[in-house]
Amino acid sequence: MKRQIAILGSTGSIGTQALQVIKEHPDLYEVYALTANNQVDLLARQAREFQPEAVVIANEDKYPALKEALSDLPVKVYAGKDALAQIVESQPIDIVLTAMVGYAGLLPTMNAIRAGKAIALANKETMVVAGEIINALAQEYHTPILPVDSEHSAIFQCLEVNNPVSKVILTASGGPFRTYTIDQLRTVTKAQALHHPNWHMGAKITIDSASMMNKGFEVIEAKWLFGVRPEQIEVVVHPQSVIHSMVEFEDGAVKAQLGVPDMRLPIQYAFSYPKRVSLSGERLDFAKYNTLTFEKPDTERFRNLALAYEALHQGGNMPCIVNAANEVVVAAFLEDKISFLGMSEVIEKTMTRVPFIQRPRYEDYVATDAETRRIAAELVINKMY
Ligand SMILES: NC(=O)C1=CN([C@@H]2O[C@H](COP(=O)(O)OP(=O)(O)OC[C@H]3O[C@@H](n4cnc5c(N)ncnc54)[C@H](OP(=O)(O)O)[C@@H]3O)[C@@H](O)[C@H]2O)C=CC1
Ligand SMILES: CC(=O)[C@@H](O)[C@H](O)COP(=O)(O)O
Ligand SMILES: [Mn+2]
Repeated sequence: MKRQIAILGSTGSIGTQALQVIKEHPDLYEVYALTANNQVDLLARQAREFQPEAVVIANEDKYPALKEALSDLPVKVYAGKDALAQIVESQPIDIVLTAMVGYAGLLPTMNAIRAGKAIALANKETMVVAGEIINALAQEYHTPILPVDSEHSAIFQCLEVNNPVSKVILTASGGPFRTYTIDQLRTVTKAQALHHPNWHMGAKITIDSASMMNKGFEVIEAKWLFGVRPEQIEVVVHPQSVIHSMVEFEDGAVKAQLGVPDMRLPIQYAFSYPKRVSLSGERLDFAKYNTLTFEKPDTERFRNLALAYEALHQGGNMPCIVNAANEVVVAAFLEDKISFLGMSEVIEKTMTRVPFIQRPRYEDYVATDAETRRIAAELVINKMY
């Protein structure tokens, strides 16, 4: 039987690579549903090629254009956030790939788990915001959460059934500004920040990589995915992005997963788990990647990494606050409304202004997200950084 896959965010970097994986294995996988936010033309082209049962466009204003573009196909066309959150519940779906960006991924992921779907989790913000709820739901509904994020996939691939890890070691490229001084960081532009040294990704995660908030989020994601304590999560800067991450066991043995930087592998592994299947493309040539180097991360130049660790230690709704503030400042940075270093200042200030909740329920996360966005936007507008 072919695995039926729903891709939330099929028009993005992860979504399009997932479709390449599916195209390479038509005997194993079939697209059941595709969703996007705004990109009608690309979504329509994808629907024409992969013939899903349904497509959903989150932005309702785009519905007429999408409906018209697909009028000659039998595909069902829906629009709006509610439709997107509901489509994942469709009975035939086996796997939901959460490849949409940001907090918007939380509700559909919760619904998919409640409907018993396996989650191929790319949307790390879901785990950052509400990892405790996601884990509790996954346990209650017996659904696997399969990591797609390259570091977490690497760790997942290194785990041993009968041996607990003593430490997980997340590798970080260090981003385009790894060697910059604080003075240089004051004036970097979005064009520079959007130029990741090793990966071609969506704009939001690329800025997060440049500010190292991406690594901070991955630390929090690791806590929830692997049940490790903060002191068991280490970050090491590895500029080549060849070692995707490592685990250390109780006897000191360290296992690593290596490969050329190519997200199709972790995406495919989440689809094919526990099996491995063939994948086209470049293989790791040690003569080409002949120098692998490692450095300690610098949390003074990259404040966001320290802020994420702080949120991890505080727990409660603090990671949700950091995530929402980060979404606001990254959007502002991409519109040239805040400086690179200003982003961390706004996040730090927001962390002290939004009421802290030790044991949040889902409704608390919704309220925290909204309140944080209001406060962070105000700080940006009033240039309080
Ligand atoms: N790219 C990568 O290599 C990696 C990404 N990730 C994570 O995967 C997720 C996706 O990243 P990436 O593919 O780079 O992002 P992109 O920006 O490239 O794509 C985002 C996708 O989500 C859709 N989308 C955006 N906002 C909304 C919304 N509010 N509601 C519904 N759909 C929305 C977009 O639709 P439209 O195109 O129509 O705007 C698009 O399909 C992120 O959480 C990221 O952190 C993790 C590891 C690696
Ligand atoms: C491909 C992937 O998983 C990204 O999260 C990547 O790791 C970003 O690179 P940084 O290490 O620069 O954050
Ligand atoms: Mn990653």
